[in-house]
Amino acid sequence: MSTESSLDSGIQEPGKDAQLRADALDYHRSPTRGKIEVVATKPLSNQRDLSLAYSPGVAYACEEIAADPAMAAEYTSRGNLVAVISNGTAVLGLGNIGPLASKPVMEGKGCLFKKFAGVDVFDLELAENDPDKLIDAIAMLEPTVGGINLEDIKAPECFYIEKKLSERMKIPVFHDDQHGTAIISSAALLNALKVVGKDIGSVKLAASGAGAAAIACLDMMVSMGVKRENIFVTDSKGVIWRGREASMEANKARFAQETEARTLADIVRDADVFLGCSTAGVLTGEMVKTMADRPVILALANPEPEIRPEVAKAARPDCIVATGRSDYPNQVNNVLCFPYIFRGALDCGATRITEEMKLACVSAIAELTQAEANDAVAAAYAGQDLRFGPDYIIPKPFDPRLMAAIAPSVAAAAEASGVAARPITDMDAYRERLAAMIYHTSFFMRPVFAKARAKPRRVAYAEGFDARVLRAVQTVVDEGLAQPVLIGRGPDIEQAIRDAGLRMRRDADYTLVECGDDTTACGTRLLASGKVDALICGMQGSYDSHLAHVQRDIGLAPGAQVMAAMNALVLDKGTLFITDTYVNDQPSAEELAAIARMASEELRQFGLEPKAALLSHSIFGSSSRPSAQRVREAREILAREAPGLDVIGEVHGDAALDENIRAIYLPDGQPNFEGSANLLVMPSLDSANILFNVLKVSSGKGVTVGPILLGAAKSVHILSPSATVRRIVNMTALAVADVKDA
Ligand SMILES: NC(=O)C1=CN([C@@H]2O[C@H](COP(=O)(O)OP(=O)(O)OC[C@H]3O[C@@H](n4cnc5c(N)ncnc54)[C@H](OP(=O)(O)O)[C@@H]3O)[C@@H](O)[C@H]2O)C=CC1
Ligand SMILES: CC(=O)C(=O)O
Ligand SMILES: [Mg+2]
Repeated sequence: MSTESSLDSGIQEPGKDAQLRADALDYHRSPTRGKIEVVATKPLSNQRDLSLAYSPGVAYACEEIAADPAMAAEYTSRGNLVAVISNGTAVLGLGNIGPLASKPVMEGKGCLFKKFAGVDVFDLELAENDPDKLIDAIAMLEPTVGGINLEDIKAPECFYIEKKLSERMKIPVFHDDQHGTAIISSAALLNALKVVGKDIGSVKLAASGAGAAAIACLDMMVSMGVKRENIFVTDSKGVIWRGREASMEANKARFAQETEARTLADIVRDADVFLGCSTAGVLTGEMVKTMADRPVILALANPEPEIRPEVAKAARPDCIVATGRSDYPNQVNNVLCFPYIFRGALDCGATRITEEMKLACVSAIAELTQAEANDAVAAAYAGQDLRFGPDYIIPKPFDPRLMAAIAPSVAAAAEASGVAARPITDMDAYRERLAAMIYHTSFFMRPVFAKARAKPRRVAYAEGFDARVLRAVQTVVDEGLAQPVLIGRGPDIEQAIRDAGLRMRRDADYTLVECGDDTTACGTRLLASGKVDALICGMQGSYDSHLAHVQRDIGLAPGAQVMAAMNALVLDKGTLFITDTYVNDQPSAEELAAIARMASEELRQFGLEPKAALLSHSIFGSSSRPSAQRVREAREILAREAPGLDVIGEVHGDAALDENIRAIYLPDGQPNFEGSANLLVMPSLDSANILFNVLKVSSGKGVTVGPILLGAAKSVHILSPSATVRRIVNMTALAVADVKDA
């Protein structure tokens, strides 16, 4: 079967999947090719840096490691570096598509390691099918990395390869498809059985697949209490029964049953649990109908499960279904495990992954699902019912608590099982460090999206004919973020939708408002009259021309002194908000204070606690020039009028971001906060706009959001002609989140 036909085999909504395919290819191709890059973490800009980083300075680091190998964790990045290795023999459910074609998956695993747990990855796709040669090649990497994550290597070779490598290497070796899947599916099973009130010791389990994932899942489920005699397994040849001769290697033989059953339909009858780690569509609705009461179906094949949830539910409304996919409830996928088990293992210098560490992972994941959703999670998934139950037997992949829940448990279990070379001495401090790490990176837009999804509003797009706007609106429709209203000439918009190959339909998915010329004026009138709740404009023409309409038709919010613009940049070290990037030339002290207050309020939309810095060429009174005095005065106003706000000033840019630099200048009694500022209030329009654009380009890949218009009476944002589709989607979500109920 070709890759394409295997992918197509389960497609149920051709239009949607064709769009997803186009979007996925575009995601992989642009703006840069692939999904990862290597970034230097140290400055290397002058002769001195060169002599530290390279010869002669580097030799000192080499000597230290030669004298004590443990020093490699101090002087190199090895301690945070994992090799994701595949030979491409069992890539997702696509089969043996080879190492080169497996690379997008391995790069993807690298992204997840980095984004979810801050772990660096080299993805290594090796053209080698001989297990012993593969073992030799991988074992040679021990000086390079702190851990080995084997991926998509087919059974039965994978069992031998992992065993031999674990014996040979003094770093954690983990076959993700085996143990990651086993951990997460065991946690899901424990929780699902709790929901349906069944005893693990008496359930009948029918499995489809007897490869890497299935065998490891079954082994772990046996260790959790499922009785071996209650487990029935099929592979591509049918039921694994005692006496069968074909394809009966040891790992399968362990699960062979004395039985007359020969097909999946035979073993599924009366089963309480179905475990699928095989291939698309093998479980039918008819089979599900024959299962026991309240059956639990873990259909984990990727990208297309053994059965789609809607088919299973139609057959048996009382079932609990989980798949490996992110577009259904109950995503049972090893992404919930591998980033965090390695985080814990690397942080304590584990020399291998023990059974205790795996079981600690299972408990942490199972318990986290049952814990009350805290504010951060509720905000991240607003509108979704996150109460433990049939549609929530496993945490969501974007649950920001995962790392702090799993990694410390893994590290503690590593220490208890005697494999932690560098045990964690202060667990509370470790948990806090992990939590801080996670809130800096991937979770930036989630609270905003969740809020938008919970209450999608009518958002008008002044440039309803622009191809980028239309692509963004398609995503907005698909993700249920807003009810779009497109402004422009109807025939032009409809032609542009056809040209872009989009699926959205007039009146069903979007409303059209006919407008010939000044579409922003039309938009602001719609907004002022309450016919829409929010407006996005600015894709064409100057910022000021759009602002003039907003100022005339919408005006200031009650209590606001000025309008101002803010841009956000999500950088590796955290998110920075910069203001005022577009509106006020030289804000007065009162205006600066007002801008700082409005901007701080807006940061809370992102679930962030604002830490504002009023920036200047002066630091804590070092200059008496008028511009420094103006900024100092703004801080005094804030101290009087908003005493609860964390604000420092006036400060240099470096001191705003680095508390050590700040400490050098800090006079006694000067208000201060810990760590880095996340809101930079700039003294002038030029400085704000220049700083933002320079950072945006020099950081290369930072996500940017904005310009966010502050101070208007209604929710309106004026974008710039360089806005990307992604920015428009983000700004739509923010515009919806910003709508205030009358
Ligand atoms: N959700 C998740 O987190 C994960 C999901 N998976 C998914 O699990 C599946 C298997 O992966 P993996 O174990 O690594 O791959 P393997 O190649 O090691 O195993 C595949 C297994 O599926 C069996 N199989 C193939 N076709 C059928 C069929 N028609 N009926 C019954 N069994 C069949 C094979 O049988 P035979 O032994 O006879 O060849 C083999 O036992 C993939 O779809 C993968 O995407 C994997 C890891 C994680
Ligand atoms: C999720 C995963 O690792 C797989 O499907 O192979
Ligand atoms: Mg895999």
